[in-house]
Amino acid sequence: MLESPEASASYWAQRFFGDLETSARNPTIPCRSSFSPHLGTRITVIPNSLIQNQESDMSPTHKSSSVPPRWPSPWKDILPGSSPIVNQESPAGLYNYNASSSVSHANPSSSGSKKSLNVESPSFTPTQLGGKKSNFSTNATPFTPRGASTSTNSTLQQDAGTTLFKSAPFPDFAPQNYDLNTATTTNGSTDGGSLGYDPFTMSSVNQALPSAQYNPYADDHNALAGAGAPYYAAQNSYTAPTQPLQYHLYYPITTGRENMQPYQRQVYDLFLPESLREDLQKRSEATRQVLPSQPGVQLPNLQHYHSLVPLDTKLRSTASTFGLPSWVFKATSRKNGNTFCLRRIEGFRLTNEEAIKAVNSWKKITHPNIVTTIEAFTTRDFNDSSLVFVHSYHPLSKTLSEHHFATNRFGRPAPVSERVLWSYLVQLASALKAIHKAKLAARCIDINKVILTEKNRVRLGACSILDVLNFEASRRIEELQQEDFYSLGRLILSIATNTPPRNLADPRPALEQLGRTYSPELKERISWLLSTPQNVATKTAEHLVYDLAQHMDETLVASFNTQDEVTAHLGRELENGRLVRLMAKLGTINERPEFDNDPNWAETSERYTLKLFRDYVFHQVDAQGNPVVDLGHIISCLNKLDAGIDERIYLTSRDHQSTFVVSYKELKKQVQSAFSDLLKGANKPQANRY
Ligand SMILES: Nc1ncnc2c1ncn2[C@@H]1O[C@H](COP(=O)(O)OP(=O)(O)OP(=O)(O)O)[C@@H](O)[C@H]1O
Repeated sequence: MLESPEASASYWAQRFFGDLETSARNPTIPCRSSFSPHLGTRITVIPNSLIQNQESDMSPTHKSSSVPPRWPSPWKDILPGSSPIVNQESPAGLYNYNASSSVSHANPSSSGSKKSLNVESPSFTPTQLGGKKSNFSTNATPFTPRGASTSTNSTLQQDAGTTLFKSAPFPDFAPQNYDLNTATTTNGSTDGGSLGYDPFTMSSVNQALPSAQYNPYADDHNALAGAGAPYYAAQNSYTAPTQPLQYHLYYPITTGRENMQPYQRQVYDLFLPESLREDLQKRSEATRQVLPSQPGVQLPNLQHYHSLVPLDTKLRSTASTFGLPSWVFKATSRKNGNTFCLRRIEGFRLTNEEAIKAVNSWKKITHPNIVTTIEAFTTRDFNDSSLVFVHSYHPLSKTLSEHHFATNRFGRPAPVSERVLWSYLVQLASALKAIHKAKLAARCIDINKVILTEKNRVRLGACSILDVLNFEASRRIEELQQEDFYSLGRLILSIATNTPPRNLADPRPALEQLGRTYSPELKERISWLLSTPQNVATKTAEHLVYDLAQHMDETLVASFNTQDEVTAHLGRELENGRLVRLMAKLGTINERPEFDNDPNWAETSERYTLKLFRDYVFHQVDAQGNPVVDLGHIISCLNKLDAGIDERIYLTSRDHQSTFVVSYKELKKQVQSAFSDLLKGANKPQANRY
C-alpha cells in the first residue's frame, strides 16, 4: 500500500522483495492498492481469487447483470469499491466498470472509502494472530477457512450481486470454489490466480506443485501439449497456487540476499554490485577512449584500424625485449567495430615473406592465459618501415612489472603472497602446455610482457612477435621450449624477491632469499624451472602441470567460485535485459502519433489499455498528487507483463470515466498484437533486432 510518498531506495526494494517473498507467507499483507495518475484515484490489484467468479457473468460480451462476489482474503489484496457496472463502450474483451460508482468509493477523499479501506488503512492482519481488530471493516467477521467455519456462505452469495465491499456485518468468509484438501478449484478452473492451497502449510504447497515442468513462457499451455508434450506437459491438471513462484520470471539465484529483512535491502540488489559495475564501467570507458585531436599529433590509420590511442606508460620506448623499439596502441577495427591491441615494431624491414606467416600458427591458439594473436602486417604509415602485430585487447591491463614493481607510499613494493605466486605459476604453466603442444615456444615470458588483465589473472601478452623478428635465426623448437621454463622460473623469482630480471644472471642468491620467505616447495619448483635438464624429454610442460596439480586445484576452486558469483550477477542482468526489450516495445506503441494513416491508432482498441497500463506503471501519484517513484512497482509490473500472468489490475482512464479490469496475460497479448502490427509496417532488418 502506498501510504507514504517516500521513494527511498530501501523502500523500493522493500516493496519489491516484499511482494516476492513475504506476501505468500506473512499473514500481515499490506494492501497493494495504489492511486491512479491524476486526482489520486485508487488503482487496485485485484486478486484472482476475488475476480474469478466474474468469468461467468463478466464475459467479454459485457453482460451487465450480475456482479460476482468478491471478498477479502488474508493473503491477497483487498478490493474497495462498489458494484461494478459495465461500460458498453469499452474495448472488447475487457471488463469495464462504471467509474462514477467505483471511483467515488475508491477516492480517498470520499467519506465512504475511509470506512472501508483507504491509504491510511493499516495492513490487514488475520484476527487469529494477536486478536487485533480488523481495520478494513468495523464489523467485519474474521476470516475463517471453510473447513473451520460453522456458518454457510449463503450470505456471501446473496450479497455478491450488489455489494463488493461494505461496512455492514460480514458473514464468515469462506473461500469460493476452493477445496483446501484437494488443492484444486471445485469448478475445475485453471485460473492461475486461484488460491488452491493453504499457504501456511508445506503439504498443501506440495500438492499444488505441478507434476510436470511448468513453462512460464507459454501463452497456451494446452497447445504445447501436442507439439512439445515431452517438454511441456499439458497443464490441465495443474491449478497454480496464488501465483506460481516463477510468476514474474524474477531470477532468484543471488548471493547474500538470504537472511536480509526487506527493509535492509537496497535498490542496488536489483543490479550489479557497485564495485563490479564500476570496474566494468571503467573498462568500457578505457575501450572507448580517443585521443583529443591536437594539431601535429595525429596517429595514422593502419589498414582498417583507426582511432589509435597509445597504451605505453613510458614516453620513450626502449629496445629491451625485441631488440627494436616497440609501441603499443589501442585501435578500433572498421570491419567489425571491435577494439584491438596493436604493437608496432619500429624500423623493422621484412626481408622474408615466410616470416610473417609464422603468425598463422599463433592465430589458432585460444587460451585463457594467452593474449590471442589476430594478424600481423607491415606498414609505412609511420613514415618508416614498421611491423604491426594485432592482438586482442584487454582494457586497463598492466604488465607484471607495472603491477609488482610499483612502489607503495613507503617507497617499497608490496610483498607478494605465496598463493598469488602459485596462481601465476599454474596459469603460465597451463599456457605453456598449450603452446608447446602446438609445437611452438612462447619466447615472451617476461615481466614486461606478461599482462595482468583482472585480479590475479595473467596472460602472455606478446606471443608470435619473436617468431617473426627472429625468423632467420631458426633455432630448434625444443631448445626454445626449454628456455621458456627458464624464463618462467626467473619471472616468479623476480617477483618473489623483487629483483629486476636483469639482476638475475646468477639466480642462486635470489633463490636463497626466496627460501627464507616462502615454502621449500616453491623454492624447489623454481629451482627445477631454472635447472638445465639431463634429459630434455623429462622436462616438459605436461610434467610441470602434473607437479602443480595441488595448486591447480586451488586455482580451479577460486575460478569456479568466481564463475558462480558472475552467473548470479548475470541472472540479474538478464532481468534488466528482458525489461529493456519490453519497455522498447511499449515505447514504440504508447503515444504513437500516427500509424497506418490513423492519427488515433495509439488511443484506440487495445493500444488504449496499454496507454493506461503505462500510466499505472510509471505515472502513479499518492493521495496528495505527488509522484510515486517506486522502482519496485515498475520492475514488478513489467516482470508480470513479460510473464503474462493471470493477475488482474484495475486501470482507470485519465478522465475517470471508465475503469478496466485486465489481466497481465491479456495485456501481454495486446502488446504482442500491437507490436506485430507495427512490425508489419516496419523496415524488416531493423525490426528483426527485437
Ligand atoms: N593486449 C593488450 N591489451 C591491453 N593492453 C595491453 C596489451 N598488451 C600490453 N598492454 C599494455 O600496454 C602497455 C605497454 O605494454 P608494453 O608491452 O610495451 O610494456 P612496457 O613495460 O612498455 O614494455 P617495454 O619496455 O618492453 O616497451 C602496458 O601498460 C600493458 O599493460
